[in-house]
Amino acid sequence: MPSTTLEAHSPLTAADWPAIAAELDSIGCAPTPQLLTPEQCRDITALYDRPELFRTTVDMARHRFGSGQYRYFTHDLPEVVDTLRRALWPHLLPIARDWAARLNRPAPWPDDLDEWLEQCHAAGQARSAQILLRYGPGDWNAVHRDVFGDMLFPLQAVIGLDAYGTDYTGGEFLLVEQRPRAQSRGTATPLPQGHALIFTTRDRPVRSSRGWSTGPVRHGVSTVRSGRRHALGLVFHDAA
Ligand SMILES: O=C(O)CCC(=O)C(=O)O
Ligand SMILES: [Fe+2]
Repeated sequence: MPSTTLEAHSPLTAADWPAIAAELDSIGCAPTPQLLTPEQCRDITALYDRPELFRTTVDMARHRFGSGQYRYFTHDLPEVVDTLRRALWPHLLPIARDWAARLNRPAPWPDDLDEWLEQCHAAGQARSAQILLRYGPGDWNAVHRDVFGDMLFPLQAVIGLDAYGTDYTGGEFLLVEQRPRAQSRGTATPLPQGHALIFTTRDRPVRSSRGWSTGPVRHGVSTVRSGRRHALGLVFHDAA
């Protein structure tokens, strides 16, 4: 797929990042413009059936993570996956740094993604955390956080690979945000095919009477009612 680099790159460069950052601030997740054609989405879905590309397969029911299956890619990522991840990094980095400043936290992330990943590896988080997920009717993903240790990048992306309402029904992406001394807030988002949805990995800054406090966030997927749903999950730290 030699043209993927350009196609994946330019919509991200042209995206309205201040608007995405504002939506992350108000809701905790925000979609990018379309990055992949339906055909490219199908090509990525087809990777699922090439076991040599993956280090581990997780049966979600067995671990009580929900129902369905996902596979962790090896570090030798397919070009399109690697390209998307690298293309997102420089756009997510300023948002992460801004959040860290608001929360008075360190912002240990260098400009160079490889340098950051080397730091993760040195700290014992050395395994690929990039996943391809497959859900069938009745499958779902329990609300969780993709935190694998102290090395954490606070934003991640999921790319919808099927058409909501056509290829599958149900299966909305879920965000649940705990509020201080109040009940949690839920947000359901159908993933648009070929778009990335950017969301908060662990917590995000929320305005409080004393300035900024942290809003703990979890994500998951509601029950798929019919059809098959695939998604590509991109995380910016590695797993333990
Ligand atoms: O299938 C989804 O939309 C969410 C998958 C997920 O948990 C992730 O990408 O981290
Ligand atoms: Fe996740």
